[in-house]
Amino acid sequence: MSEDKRGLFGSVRMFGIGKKEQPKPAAPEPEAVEVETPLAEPVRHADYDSVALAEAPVAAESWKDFEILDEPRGDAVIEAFQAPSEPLPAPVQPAPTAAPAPEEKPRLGWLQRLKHGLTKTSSKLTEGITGVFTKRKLDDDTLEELEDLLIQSDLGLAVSARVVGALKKARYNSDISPEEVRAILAAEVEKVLGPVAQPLEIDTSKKPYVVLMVGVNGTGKTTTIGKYAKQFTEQGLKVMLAAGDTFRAAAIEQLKVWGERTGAPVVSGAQGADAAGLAFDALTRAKKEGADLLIIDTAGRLQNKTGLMAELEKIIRVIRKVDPEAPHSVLLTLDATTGQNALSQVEIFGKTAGVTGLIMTKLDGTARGGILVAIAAKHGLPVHAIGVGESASDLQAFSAQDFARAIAGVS
Ligand SMILES: Nc1nc2c(ncn2[C@@H]2O[C@H](COP(=O)(O)OP(=O)(O)OP(=O)(O)O)[C@@H](O)[C@H]2O)c(=O)[nH]1
Repeated sequence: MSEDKRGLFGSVRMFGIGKKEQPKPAAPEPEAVEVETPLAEPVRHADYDSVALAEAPVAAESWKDFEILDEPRGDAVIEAFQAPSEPLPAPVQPAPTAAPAPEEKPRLGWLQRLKHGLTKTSSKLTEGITGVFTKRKLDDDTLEELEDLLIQSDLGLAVSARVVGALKKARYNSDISPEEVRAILAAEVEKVLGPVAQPLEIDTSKKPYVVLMVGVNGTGKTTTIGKYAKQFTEQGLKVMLAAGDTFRAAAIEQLKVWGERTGAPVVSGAQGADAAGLAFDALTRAKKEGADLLIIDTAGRLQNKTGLMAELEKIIRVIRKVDPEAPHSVLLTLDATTGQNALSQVEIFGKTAGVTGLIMTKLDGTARGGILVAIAAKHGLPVHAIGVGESASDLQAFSAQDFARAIAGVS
């Protein structure tokens, strides 16, 4: 059980560049596989021949030529600004009696957004703990009630038992305030999360370091790629993106917009093109152009759709034709508003694609953060980052302490 994995708190840096390679748990051994389409020629997919490689900017100077826009976006392509052909009329002065325009609400900082997002979980726990422990001793009955409450909050059996055990050891048969219970809860959750709080490290000796982004539909893969592209480009890395979500035309466009924002070339193909072939082409090109980092997007898929999961395995097999060690990281995005299903996503994507790390997105929404604690305890997979908004800067380091305190409602 994962209790063995608990220990010192991990780093909370957002990301790092170094020579250290990410641990790769449970990745299936590369097998000698039959590839369904011949791969002898580097560029062999008619769909990409004329479209993809010509579209992405290739000049080395072009990496930095774009202004980075830090704002939320939808699926629309950025439109060029058209200068008006006639002079604009003089601006109309507002009438002196006009009501002042409402002030724009200042945007909350990321920690406030995280705390706000986790309110549902923290309120349930805070209210529940107050209900159980006000004017009551810490005895078997109160401990049992507390354990039920923790399990209902998605923390999982192991963590719930651990918290109850710690409380029993420290204060059995004595008076304890709800605040003290929450403090012990935060401390125990932090111990579980500490070891998994690890930034994504890019091993720059790999040229390129290949990251494959996987996950269920709409969990934030493409957005997270855009955020990482911004961060690593700003770190001075030569980043390339591959629009491997060939299923949705909008996803291809979405990634291209992120490419424009960050200056990262995007290798894309036609909608419906073979995703494995596209990944193969992108890696071939990234190698040729000396990219430091290639991030490959994939279409969203439900973990119980075996055909789609097999397609993911195929992408991995095919890119290993170019680099037997790739992908160096396989990142699974988890939507924080999902509850228990996230556990099965980690299990099945882990088995099929050899997930090496997690990113929990949408923690600024109505999140159910307890499940991340259960996942950490059960799987011990690194949590590289959290998404707290739709903007490029809304990918934050995962801090075990901040997360644990936010869940337990400890300020
Ligand atoms: N509030 C919030 N929204 C997010 C976050 N991350 C992603 N989103 C939004 O979630 C929606 C889906 O994100 P995508 O990046 O398109 O998700 P995807 O996994 O690539 O989607 P598919 O390609 O359909 O599988 C978009 O509207 C994003 O802007 C986040 O951290 N917070």
